[in-house]
Amino acid sequence: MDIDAVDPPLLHFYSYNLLLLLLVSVVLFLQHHRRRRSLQVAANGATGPGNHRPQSNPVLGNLVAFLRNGHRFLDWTADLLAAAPASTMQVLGPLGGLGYCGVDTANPEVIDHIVRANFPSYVKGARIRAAFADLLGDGLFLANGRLWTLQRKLASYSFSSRLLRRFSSRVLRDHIHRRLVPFLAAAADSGEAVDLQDVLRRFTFDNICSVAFGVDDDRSSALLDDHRHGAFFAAFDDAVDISFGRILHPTTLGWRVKKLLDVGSERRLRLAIAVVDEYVTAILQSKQQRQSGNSEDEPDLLSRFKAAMEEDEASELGRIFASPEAKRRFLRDTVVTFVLAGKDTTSSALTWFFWFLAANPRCERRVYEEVTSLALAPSREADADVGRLADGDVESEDGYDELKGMHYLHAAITETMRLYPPVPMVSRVAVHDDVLPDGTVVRAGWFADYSAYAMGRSARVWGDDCRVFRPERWLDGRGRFVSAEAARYPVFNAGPRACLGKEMSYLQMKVVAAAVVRRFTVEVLVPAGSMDMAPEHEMAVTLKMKGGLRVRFKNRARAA
Ligand code: HEM
Repeated sequence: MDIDAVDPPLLHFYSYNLLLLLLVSVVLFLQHHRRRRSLQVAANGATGPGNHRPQSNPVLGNLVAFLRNGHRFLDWTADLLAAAPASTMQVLGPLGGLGYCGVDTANPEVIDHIVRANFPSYVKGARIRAAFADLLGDGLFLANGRLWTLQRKLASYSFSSRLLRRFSSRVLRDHIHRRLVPFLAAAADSGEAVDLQDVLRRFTFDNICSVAFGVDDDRSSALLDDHRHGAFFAAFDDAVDISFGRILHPTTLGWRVKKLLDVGSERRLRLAIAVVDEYVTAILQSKQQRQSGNSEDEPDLLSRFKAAMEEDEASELGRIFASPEAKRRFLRDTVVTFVLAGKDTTSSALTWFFWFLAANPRCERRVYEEVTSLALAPSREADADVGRLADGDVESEDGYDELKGMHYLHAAITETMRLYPPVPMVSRVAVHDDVLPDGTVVRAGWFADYSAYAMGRSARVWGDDCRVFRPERWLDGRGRFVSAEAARYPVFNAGPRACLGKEMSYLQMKVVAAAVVRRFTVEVLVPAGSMDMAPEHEMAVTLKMKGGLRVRFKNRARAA
């Protein structure tokens, strides 16, 4: 194996845990041999057509195969699921049932069962919660049960607020015309290559910070200057990557010991979270001072959330986080959760989208024709006073009616995320024994993961051309976009825990794509001939392109 090709968290995984794990495995295997056999017999006893298992080692389960394929984990899982009779498989950790066991699926019926029909039986598991708890605390992402229900209600209410929708579209317009387009125009003029993934990641980070807590106002007051904002961006990235790296440890023991000793990645995580906390605390304080406790008229997400909480002071959530410190901590967790949700998701989709357009000139032409025929009239789009324009928009809630007619663009973005879902895998844990619709047995405490990545590559679901980028598959005879049921396209999750930012994301992705394609051609810089091969991705919370996407922009107006 080429060790240079292994991601740093996986290297970690090898060096610290493998030896320990092998020793412990053998001892425990012998000790628990009996129990393992009885568990297997029980699982097989309840069999239907399911209970498919990839080949596993009697002691180490699927661990060896995992180590061999860890660097291509998503593709490996997709291949295994394609070979499984019902696109669902049981995965055994070491010790055939005592280690980390569960099921993986790319079967729409099974996904629907886990995320919707049998929703209360599948929760966010202890392993993921432990890994991300230091960063996300009690925020919506990690919450289960009553705490999740209460937060979800407030968050749904905040996301649907008319004030927030108008604010987020105004911020978007502002960021595109004041920051993104001028930056790309300068890059086009100079002919310099840029890493488009990095540009988009910074753009969406700034955008979500503004939407989540109106950071622009604070930055202009020099309280939170660009330097501090940049440090926040870097620290947030570190904190997410290291928290994710924790999941790759076979037991939580490895990283817990390092945390206790405050060494290595755990020390870096502590320092990164301290930077995040300092920044968010400054935001909360400045908001508090400005609003004197009244967040009613502020349009950003945090203020909408606070207002909803204050309106409902006697509510359960208010009682749970009753003291000022508990409330401050909870609002901090909420901010961090929203930033995580919006930070790398849309930028991931857009990065892959621009790669697909460059690799498919016919699709790029169709997007260009659509956005130039339907785009905002240049006088409106180029209006320098973007704030006034959006505020004065009464005909449409988001001020972007034109986007609704962009069916091909919508299809191209949707098709991109079918093949490269920004959140490639979602994980749950079964709270009790269950039998999935295909007959696969799930034991209490097992993980139940679904792979949107494998689903997008499933010939059973998408036909023989499942690996081909073909936006037309989403269009009806009249060229209108037709959506798929959520369980067939679980890119935004489905059921009660479906993504709350879906609408906002499509708005952002379409506006950015239209603004760029309309003005520029994007040349992807790769060695000759390699556009036929899709770039590799990193193993991370979101599907990042490995090494970024180096491109050169050309201004269409100049080229004409
Ligand atoms: C292309 C962009 C996006 C995709 C593909 C996406 C996908 C997802 C997925 C798969 C989940 C479920 C995660 C899980 O349960 O483990 C989720 C949850 C969530 N998303 Fe998104 N997301 C996107 C953008 C956004 C944005 C911009 C926001 C808003 C800031 C957002 C807010 C949320 C929230 C609050 C949840 C948690 C819902 C809950 O647990 O009840 N998302 N998203």
